[in-house]
Amino acid sequence: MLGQKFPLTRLRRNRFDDATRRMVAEHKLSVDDLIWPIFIREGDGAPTEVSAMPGVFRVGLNGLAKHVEEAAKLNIPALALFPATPADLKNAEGTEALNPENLMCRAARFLKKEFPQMALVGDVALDPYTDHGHDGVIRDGYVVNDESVEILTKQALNQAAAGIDIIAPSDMMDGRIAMLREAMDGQGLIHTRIMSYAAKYASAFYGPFRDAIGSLGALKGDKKTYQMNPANTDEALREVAMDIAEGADMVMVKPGLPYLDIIRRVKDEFGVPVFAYQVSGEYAMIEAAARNGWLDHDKAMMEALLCFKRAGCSGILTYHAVQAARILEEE
Ligand SMILES: NCc1[nH]cc(CCC(=O)O)c1CC(=O)O
Ligand SMILES: [Mg+2]
Repeated sequence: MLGQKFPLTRLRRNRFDDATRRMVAEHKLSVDDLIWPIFIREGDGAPTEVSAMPGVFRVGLNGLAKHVEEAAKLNIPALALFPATPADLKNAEGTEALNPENLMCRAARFLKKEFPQMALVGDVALDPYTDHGHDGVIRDGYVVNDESVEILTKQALNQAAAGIDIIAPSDMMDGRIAMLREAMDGQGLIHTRIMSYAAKYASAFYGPFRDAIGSLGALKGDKKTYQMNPANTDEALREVAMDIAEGADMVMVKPGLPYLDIIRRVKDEFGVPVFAYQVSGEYAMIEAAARNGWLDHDKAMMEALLCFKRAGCSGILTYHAVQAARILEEE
């Protein structure tokens, strides 16, 4: 008889209706999970759209209040700031990074005044400021570690002084978290948090971002001597362990979706707040497919973000933050 063999347990029962599906859902995306990266530009011109990131703009200080207003209203907790530096301010040493009046610092001071409840994340790396597009300084054809860390530490102090709440070193030099923490504490900046880009891979998915900040044409070579090999996972745990030991408050894995296994391993191993950066190329893929009518934009976007939660993320840096927050508010 069919009856006896038939399953007593039917997992489909818990999927029967929406109420039950909601009751048994293991993970949930909320607006608290969203960090919105924004691009800022010099001048009072109109916002310029990033060509491989439709819907993403570089915005001048004059347009910043309007640009950020909705994100603040939607209660997005944090913004990550990225400057598009004019070519004439770039040089081999990236000295503009240390200018207290640079675009990033002016934007931070302005945003802190206009939106005091919003946390500001400052990317620490020299690539927006170097004419060669690398994250550190080059000596004899090599991006040197220790000298770069000294400059990056000054860059971080410069950002913190301008009101950046969360310093996010994305340079992948060794030992930078320890030096940064010590330098900030030495200046009494004990509350300034560090979100370390701990496991950052040398990825093709950063292409549109480099266009956005104007380092695409500039970049000479690749970043494989400091960013991680996509083939590696044990190495990511060593990177994260080092950064936690050196004083990182939160760690990040980057890129996002192709690296969910890394997020899960880091979360299981360390139990610290882990963030993912759903990077420019991931945004571009969803937008391109949706604009071709090949994907349902909102469904694909919300599913991808939920999957970061399932993998163990405390939050996600995503260019879709505002669009996702709108949908979450309606739900
Ligand atoms: N160090 C700079 C930096 N910070 C964030 C990104 C990429 C973000 C994105 O692609 O959205 C990069 C690019 C890079 O390392 O070349
Ligand atoms: Mg490291």
